[in-house]
Amino acid sequence: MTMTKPSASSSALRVSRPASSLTGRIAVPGDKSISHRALMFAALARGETRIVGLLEGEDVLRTADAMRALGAKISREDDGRWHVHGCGLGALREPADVLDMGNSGTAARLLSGLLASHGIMSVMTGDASLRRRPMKRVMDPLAGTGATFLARDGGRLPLAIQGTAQPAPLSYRLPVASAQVKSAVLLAGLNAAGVTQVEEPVPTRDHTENMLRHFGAHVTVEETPEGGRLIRLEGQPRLVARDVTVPGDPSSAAFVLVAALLVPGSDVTITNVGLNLLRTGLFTTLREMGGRLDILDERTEGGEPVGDLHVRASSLQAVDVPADRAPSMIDEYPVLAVAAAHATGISRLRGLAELRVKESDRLASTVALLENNGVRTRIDGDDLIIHGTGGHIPGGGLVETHMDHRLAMSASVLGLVAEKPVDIDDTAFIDTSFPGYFALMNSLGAGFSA
Ligand SMILES: O=C(O)C1=C[C@@H](OP(=O)(O)O)[C@@H](O)[C@H](O)C1
Ligand SMILES: C=C(OP(=O)(O)O)C(=O)O
Repeated sequence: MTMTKPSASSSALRVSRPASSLTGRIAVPGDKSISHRALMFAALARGETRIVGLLEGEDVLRTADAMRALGAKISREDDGRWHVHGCGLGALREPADVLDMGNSGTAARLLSGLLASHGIMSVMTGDASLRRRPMKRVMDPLAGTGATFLARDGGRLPLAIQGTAQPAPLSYRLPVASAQVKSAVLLAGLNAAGVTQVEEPVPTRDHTENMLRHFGAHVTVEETPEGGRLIRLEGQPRLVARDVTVPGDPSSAAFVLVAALLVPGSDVTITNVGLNLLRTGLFTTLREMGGRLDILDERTEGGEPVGDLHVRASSLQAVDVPADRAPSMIDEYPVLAVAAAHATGISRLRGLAELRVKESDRLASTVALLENNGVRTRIDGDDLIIHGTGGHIPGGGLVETHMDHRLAMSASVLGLVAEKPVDIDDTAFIDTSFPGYFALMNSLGAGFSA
């Protein structure tokens, strides 16, 4: 089938059904969460860290720029390896200019913890999407270090931080399940004398804990009686340069995976995907829906579990996803919603309040994505209810992506299986997390014209 772009804008795209099934073996880019952390921790360590498989998406490149502005020496070799010469904990230099974190909540939140706990003055900003997102969730706990914050509009970027060279160690119970807030508090604890403690009511991704240990910090994790976790970090560790291998990002694999489940006849293997149990809620959910998804050659690489995902086209049934699964698949809901729209029956995805504060209000934008393409969808409290079409998504609508990469990729998957072409207003933000997305999908047979 033909695919044409709907407007003069180079990042708008019209997507139709592909001529054939999706087949082949591919690898997705490196994990975004692990990539941000690798650059930050390497910048705090003494010596040279080499990073293999770093995600070269816009979000992570912003973190690299910020760590350079704070004194680390960071370079990329022609073979794709990154080298970081750290400046040492407590030795970050005052940045000469505003730090622009682009579209990245992770970069802005994690960096706040470092900026608050060093005796430097800094100002952080971001793009229009990031400037709408809440920063009070990190400012409130971090104020306990003795740092001062001045932000716009009740806690939005731009944000000025006067950090302290002698931060007090924090003890904090997370009011929301957020790995970003947990990490901001732990990172502030690195330069504090004494033990920093964070309690999370529901476990969230633990890449900070794992990687801090890898760089030499002493971190302990205890299960709480309520099913949460208590994390303790001993302050002022000797962080030493350690090589890092970044696994493929399960949150990026999600788009390939759902496309392969839905496009008839597909058979795709995605190699070297990160399988940290706090990231794999989508895989569990798709299997519950009847998705044919096998994990092959499970192994450990760079301290994280990885494996190859083998996925074959499947006919999916509706699902009821419990709220406590949300942290393990928080970025995957828009594309899960596309799978639920294609499935048979009514799905309920529970406990999604956090989606309102992502790159877009993902509850509202996911409803619009489906409704504009003929799929009955509604919000009930913090739950998303999707009336599956039994494989007959009408399509024919325009999707507004609101500077949100995950919305753009979810819309592209919808277009591959809808009856009429789907128009996407702007696909440019896909580069924040998944550079090369269209080329990779086209190598499987997707036929995108981008
Ligand atoms: O810590 C991280 O690397 C991330 C945590 C999540 O955000 P929250 O912690 O705000 O839920 C997730 O949405 C984001 O893409 C990456
Ligand atoms: C929410 C996301 O990222 P961030 O918070 O880092 O902008 C995401 O990648 O879906």
